[in-house]
Amino acid sequence: MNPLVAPESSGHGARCALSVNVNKVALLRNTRHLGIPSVTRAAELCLEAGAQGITVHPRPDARHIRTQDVHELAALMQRWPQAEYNIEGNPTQNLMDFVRQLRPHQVTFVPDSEDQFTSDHGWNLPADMARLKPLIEECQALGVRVSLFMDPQPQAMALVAELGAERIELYTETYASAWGTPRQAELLAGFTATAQAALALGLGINAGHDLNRDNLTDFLRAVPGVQEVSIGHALIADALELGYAETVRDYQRCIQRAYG
Ligand SMILES: CC(=O)[C@@H](O)[C@H](O)COP(=O)(O)O
Ligand SMILES: NCC(=O)COP(=O)(O)O
Repeated sequence: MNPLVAPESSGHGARCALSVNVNKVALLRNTRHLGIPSVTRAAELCLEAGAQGITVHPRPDARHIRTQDVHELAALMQRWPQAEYNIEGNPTQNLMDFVRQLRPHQVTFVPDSEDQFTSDHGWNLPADMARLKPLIEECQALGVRVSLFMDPQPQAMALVAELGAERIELYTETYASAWGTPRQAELLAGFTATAQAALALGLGINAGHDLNRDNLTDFLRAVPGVQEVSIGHALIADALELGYAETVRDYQRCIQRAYG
C-alpha cells in the first residue's frame, strides 16, 4: 500500500473539515455475516457528498471496525486525494501496526483501555509523556500527523507542544452533555481557553465525541481554530433517516453557520 498523500498537500479548502467516523456502520454490519451495510460504500457516499475525511477507531476487540476495514478504507482513500484518513486508537495496543502498514494522513492517540465502552477521557500529562514520546516520533518519521485526544485543560497544552504532537483532539462529550443546559457556557469557556492556549503554542485543533447537528454550530462559534471535527455516532444515526449524502450536507451546513 502506498502511503497516503502528505497532510500538508491535502487541500479541501474548508475552514473546518468534517471527518465522518464510520465505526457504527461496521457495528451494524457485524451483527450478520452478509457484509451489509458496507463500510467502504458508506465512506464513499460520504466522500462523494463532500466529507473531507474518514475516521475509524479499530478497537482491539474488533467490535466494529476490523483490520480488513482499515485496509479497504485506506485503498478507497487513494481515490480521494483531497480527503484525509484519520485512524484513532491507543498506540500501546493495535494502532501502531496500522500506522506502519498504511501511513494514514493522521493518527489520533486515544488512551482507551482494551475493553472500554467508548472513549471518555484524554491523555494524562505529564504522566503519559514518556511512553508517548517515542511513538509520536515514530509516526512523524513515517510522515503521519499525530493528534492527541485531550480533555479541555489549558495548562496541558504546553506539554503537548513539548511532546511535539501537531494537533490535539478536544474530547467534547462534556460539552455535548451540557449543551442546552445552564452549564453550556461554563463548559464552552474551558474549551475556548484550551483552544486559545493550543493556538498560542502553534498546535492544530480537532474536536470530537457526541457532536451532533444541535450542538456543533455553537461549539465552533465559541472555540477558535478548530480544523477538523470527527463525527460518527450521531451522524450515522441521522443517516439512517436522511441518507448519507443529505446528512453530510446538513452537518456541513452546521459548520458553515458557525462562520457565516
Ligand atoms: C476518540 C473518540 O471519541 C471516538 O473514537 C469515539 O470513542 C468513537 O468510538 P466508538 O464508536 O467505539 O464509541
Ligand atoms: N473522534 C471522535 C469520533 O471519531 C466520533 O465520535 P462520536 O461522534 O462517534 O461520538
